Amino acid sequence: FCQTLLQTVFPPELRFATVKFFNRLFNCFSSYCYFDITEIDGVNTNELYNAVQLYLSSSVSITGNRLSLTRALNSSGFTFGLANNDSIVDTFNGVNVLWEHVVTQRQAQNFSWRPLPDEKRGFTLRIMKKDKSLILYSYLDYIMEKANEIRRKNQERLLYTNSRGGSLDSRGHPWESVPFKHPSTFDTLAMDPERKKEIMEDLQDFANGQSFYQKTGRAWKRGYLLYGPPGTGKSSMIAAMANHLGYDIYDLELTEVHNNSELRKLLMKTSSKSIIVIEDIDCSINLTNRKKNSNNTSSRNYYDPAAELRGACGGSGCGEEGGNSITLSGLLNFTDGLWSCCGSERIFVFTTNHIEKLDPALLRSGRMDMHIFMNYCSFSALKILLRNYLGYEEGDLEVSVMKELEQVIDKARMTPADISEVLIKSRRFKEKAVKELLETLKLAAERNPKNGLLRRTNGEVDDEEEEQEKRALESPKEESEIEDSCSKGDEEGEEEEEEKIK
Ligand SMILES: Nc1ncnc2c1ncn2[C@@H]1O[C@H](COP(=O)(O)OP(=O)(O)OP(=O)(O)O)[C@@H](O)[C@H]1O
Repeated sequence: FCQTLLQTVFPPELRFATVKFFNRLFNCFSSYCYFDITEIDGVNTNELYNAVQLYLSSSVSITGNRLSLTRALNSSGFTFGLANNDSIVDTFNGVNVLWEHVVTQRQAQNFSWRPLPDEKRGFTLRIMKKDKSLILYSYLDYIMEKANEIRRKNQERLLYTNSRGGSLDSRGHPWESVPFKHPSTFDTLAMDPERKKEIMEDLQDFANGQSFYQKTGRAWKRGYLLYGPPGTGKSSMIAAMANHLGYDIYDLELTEVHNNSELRKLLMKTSSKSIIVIEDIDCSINLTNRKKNSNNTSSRNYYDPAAELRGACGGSGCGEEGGNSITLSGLLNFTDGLWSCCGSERIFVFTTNHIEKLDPALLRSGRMDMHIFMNYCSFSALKILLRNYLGYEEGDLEVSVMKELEQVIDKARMTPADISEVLIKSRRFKEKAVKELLETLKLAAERNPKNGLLRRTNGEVDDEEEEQEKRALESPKEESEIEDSCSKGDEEGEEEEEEKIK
């Protein structure tokens, strides 16, 4: 009877209106404002909900009493979550905000194109009204950024390679991927600590440099050229870079790419926060063809970038000999041109064992931002290898042994890969391993015919590779080569090309 009476006196519409009225009244006098972030926004998943969940997972793991724990597919870690209808206080820029995880039962659905979960989940954010304009947007941006960071950290990184013959996979993707689990880090990488620090700082500056790149109008990308003899750690360096920044790696096999437009399409399908690697660039395609054209005399005696590109294309089509028609200009466009800016936060890494074989156009400053010479094992690098393989810290070995190692290491000109092999072989017997290493180094030093040629400047060994790079970068001969190469067979199209490039 009472229920019927209530229904008649207070019909649902009136009750709804009353609740709404009281809510408004309450809101007028309340000093808080509330924001609902539901899991599903209409029929789409709300990205902000997932971001908040991830963001809070970092703080609730410390403060919460009752937590939800999840491990996502392809994730390398557990994610803590706020339990249903639980709340937590977070602080941003000195302002306290309250998050509540609200979970309610969804009304039974009769028919739906897209079945929704039984539970309706969402977060409610409570902020003081006075702080709303002050922090809301910057707080939400901060949450999105943090969530992406956590997601990247938790997610397994991937190593991509372009499919054979440019074929597409079942999802129409030109890249195939496998989980990337290379254990190399900057800590395990044997190289001069100063240089290592410099590279790490450069990488960090790049990763944190979004506003800098925006402010200066530069594309958010960076290029590194790693060069040096085989086995000096170029691949290990790339792995260390990826592990340091948490980026995916795209290992581009240039011999599988047929032309410049295919190269461009591959670039378009790479994600941001990635390292695009072209290993052994000197072997991948014939990028020095234009030198063959240099027997032509040139009337020009100035450096002309337009002519350089023409020369790079080689008129007769660089690289065609290798079965594909990628040209140097195509490659430069890939790293440098307009297309290189699609997406953001990308690092290009080229490696080569023979820097002298590379075209000067690739080496000139501005193309590859940093040239990193991976040298034979130095004394400081050896100390890192001794720590990695035998667990010897600085001072663990006898001073006399260290002195002997220091004297012989530069003369031996052995790569870190060679030294690793010696250490791995007898790593269970540490002293024996060091003895063997010393003997091997002495033998290598005796046999090394280049020892007589070594010159020391400021305590550092001047290597011929460094000389080669200097020559490649500085020699005025290169410019004349560039000019020469441009003139061959291109005379008619020259003006037209210049017009285009202008
Ligand atoms: N600088 C280094 N620090 C630590 N380990 C190294 C270093 N250089 C080489 N190694 C060891 O030698 C192996 C081969 O090195 P890596 O493949 O990185 O050399 P690379 O210079 O890329 O050789 P390549 O030019 O032949 O590709 C690695 O697995 C690693 O164990």
